[in-house]
Amino acid sequence: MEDESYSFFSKPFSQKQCVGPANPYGYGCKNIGFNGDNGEVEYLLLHANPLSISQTSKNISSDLIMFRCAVNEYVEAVRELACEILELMAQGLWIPDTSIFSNLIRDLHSDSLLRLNHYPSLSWTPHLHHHLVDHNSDTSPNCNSTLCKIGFGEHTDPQILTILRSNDVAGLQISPQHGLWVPVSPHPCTAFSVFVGDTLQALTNGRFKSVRHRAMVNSCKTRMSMVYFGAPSPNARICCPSELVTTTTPHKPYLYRPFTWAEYKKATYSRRLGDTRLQFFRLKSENDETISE
Ligand SMILES: O=C(O)CCC(=O)C(=O)O
Ligand SMILES: [Fe+2]
Repeated sequence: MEDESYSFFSKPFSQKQCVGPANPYGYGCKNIGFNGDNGEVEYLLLHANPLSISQTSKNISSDLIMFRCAVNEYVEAVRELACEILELMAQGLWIPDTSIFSNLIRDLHSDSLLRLNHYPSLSWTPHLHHHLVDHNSDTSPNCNSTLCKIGFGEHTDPQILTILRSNDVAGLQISPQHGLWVPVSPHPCTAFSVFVGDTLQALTNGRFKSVRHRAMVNSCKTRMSMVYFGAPSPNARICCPSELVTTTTPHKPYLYRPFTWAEYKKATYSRRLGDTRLQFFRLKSENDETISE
């Protein structure tokens, strides 16, 4: 999959553009979403459904079958990994039906995605870089792993679970608390990064939190990430299992109103990348007037 991604991104811009604009699927350069967000990134966004992959891949690779097989096999493998993790999470929450979350992404109509992100090094493509300087980060002249521009701005992933793999170039950062950014070291041979998405936060009644993250551009090395977003089907009803709610002490009320994935996705697409959308689905309780996610 990684080889196929590299060969796609190394094509001339005009050829890549034939697979764009990402609307929302296809090739995108700098623009992320429809509301003015941008970064130093080019990407290929694919629906994880095999039929949709074969449609999009017609324009992607000269060796169409290789590309399609690589995507299908990769998606299948990371979906299984995501399901296993979700089943362990349900088990950890003492939910008797341990496949309650994984069934949502195993659904035939699951809206899961695969996103291939390519962050060209700053030295490589000077014409690509003329905006969004992050003043909080290291801007020292030392080229060695200097991260000084935003590749993918801060956000939480809206889906259920994200499985991310990158090459050996640093850039991913998470924000466990406001204003604090912690680098996530890449371990391409052994490790995937796993993110809880907003929908899983709602499904677990806030027990698992979707963490804010962003990707910085490395000044001298090209970075690539392959990101699987496990999502439910559009009509799936997102509501936490009753086991996670108690009306007696300790009082754990429902935190979010039920919603469908289609509804949440619409809310996501209509807002900026960095917006906190889950707060609009939160139920108010008497002792909870000021709400923050
Ligand atoms: O490329 C990365 O490391 C992060 C990308 C990301 O957060 C995303 O595609 O949602
Ligand atoms: Fe993300």
